[in-house]
Amino acid sequence: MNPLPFSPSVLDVFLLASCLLCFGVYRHLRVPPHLQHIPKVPLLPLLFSYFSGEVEEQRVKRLVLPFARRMQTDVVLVYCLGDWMVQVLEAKLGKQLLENPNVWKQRQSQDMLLWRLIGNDNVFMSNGEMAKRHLRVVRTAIQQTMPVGMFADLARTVISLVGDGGRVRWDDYANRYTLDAFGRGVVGYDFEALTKPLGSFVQRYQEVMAAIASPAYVVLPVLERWLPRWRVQRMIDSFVDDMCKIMVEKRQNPGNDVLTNMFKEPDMTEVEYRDNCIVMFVAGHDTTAGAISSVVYFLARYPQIQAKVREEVLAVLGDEDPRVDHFLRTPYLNAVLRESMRHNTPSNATLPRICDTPVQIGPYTIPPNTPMVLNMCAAHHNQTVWSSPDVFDPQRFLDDAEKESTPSSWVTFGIGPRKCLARNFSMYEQRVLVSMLLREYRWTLPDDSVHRDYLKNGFQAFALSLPEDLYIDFTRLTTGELKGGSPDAL
Ligand code: HEM
Repeated sequence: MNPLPFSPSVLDVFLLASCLLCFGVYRHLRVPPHLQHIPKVPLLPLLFSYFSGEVEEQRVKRLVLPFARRMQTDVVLVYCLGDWMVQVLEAKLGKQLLENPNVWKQRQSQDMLLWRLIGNDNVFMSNGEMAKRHLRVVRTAIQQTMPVGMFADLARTVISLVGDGGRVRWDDYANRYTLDAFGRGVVGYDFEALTKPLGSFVQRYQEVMAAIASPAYVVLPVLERWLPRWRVQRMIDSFVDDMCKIMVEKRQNPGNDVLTNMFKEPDMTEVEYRDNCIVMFVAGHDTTAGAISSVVYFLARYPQIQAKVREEVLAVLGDEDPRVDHFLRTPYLNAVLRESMRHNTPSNATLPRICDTPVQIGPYTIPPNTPMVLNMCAAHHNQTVWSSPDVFDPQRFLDDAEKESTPSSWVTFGIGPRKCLARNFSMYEQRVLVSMLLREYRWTLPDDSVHRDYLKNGFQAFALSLPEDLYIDFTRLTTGELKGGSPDAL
């Protein structure tokens, strides 16, 4: 007997299911009433951007900043990572957010595979007392390790690979240099990424990151629950196992690296050591590789700037091995690196912050439990702060007029107590390689480069700006050029 007073047809069931689905999607995507006072970046173009795989930096320049300019605001609401999130687009307001002692890092759902890879028991994800303990151990260990000599060794290997010059896929070299720098400097292990590019650890890491970065899963992390990607999860677990094996080896063979220094602290568990190694890998490798790719690109694109920075490097370093004190006397090189990381900000946004009381950011009161981030890419391209932000101009860090505002407006490494604790490590990694390249080569972009008009980044799991398919033509300097001739006039 039919318990219903009518017999639903297949069409009825389909319509009902569609209505329920539409209602569910509407409820998920609509702006919650308590956030409606904050200007909202229109949803449809955002969704279109996410599903088409547009990179964060392009989305910021094409959608977020123009919208903010129209609304005359530096605080906007953006649908991101499956949630409505407050994005702060200016450094001073970012300071208000990130230096507020009541604000902490939002715990991330382990649904999203990137967070599963990184784990929770580390300096990056923790808060309160646990964060203080991790910060103390990791910061001290990094500060005790400034392997400028090792960076120079690796730079020499890069130079031997580039040889007498020719066309090189530079983003690949930058990746392999930073992998080896992380391996030897942080976990004291030689991945041999430069000399043996098909080494299993390196390949596995790249495969893991590529697999994690599927646009649909980045936009809707809840898909991991509905359509779990078992294969990717197994790849992550096997990568984490490899990291554990490296740690076991390191315990038996201590060296001069961050992990050995961390082991001096008896205060951590094995899981905490492991998660800290992985987080340093994820936080430090791609970001620095992206920065190194970008600076070489900008110097290729602007030969006069390349010539000027080479002149400074030759005058200060001569043919000596790079040392920390050399770089106290290279203001133009430092400005070039800063400008490059402003223009193509390696890490576009901070981890979301949250608070259980209302937070004031500029004119807006943000209700409790709302995720909030500083969008560093937007802060670096904000016209209210930077003159001609789309122009590559290292001089802005040296000229008095703009220099006034640059220290606090340049937020590549974040702001406040949770600012990047390895920023010096990364800066020396970049300075050493770039200065040694400048002493050996001049370089240009190929005429048919896909980056001819602007630097194109690849799609990433977490708002990173990493140039892709970046080919560069290197030419070895002649003795005359090294003695002060003008290579770029050739
Ligand atoms: C150009 C290179 C780098 C950039 C642009 C960068 C950027 C950042 C930013 C913006 C933050 C703050 C995130 C937030 O507030 O949510 C951060 C934190 C962090 N970075 Fe870096 N980073 C770089 C290199 C490195 C390197 C080489 C390492 C490790 C070897 C590293 C390890 C960390 C760690 C552990 C944190 C967490 C600090 C904390 O939570 O207190 N970073 N980084």
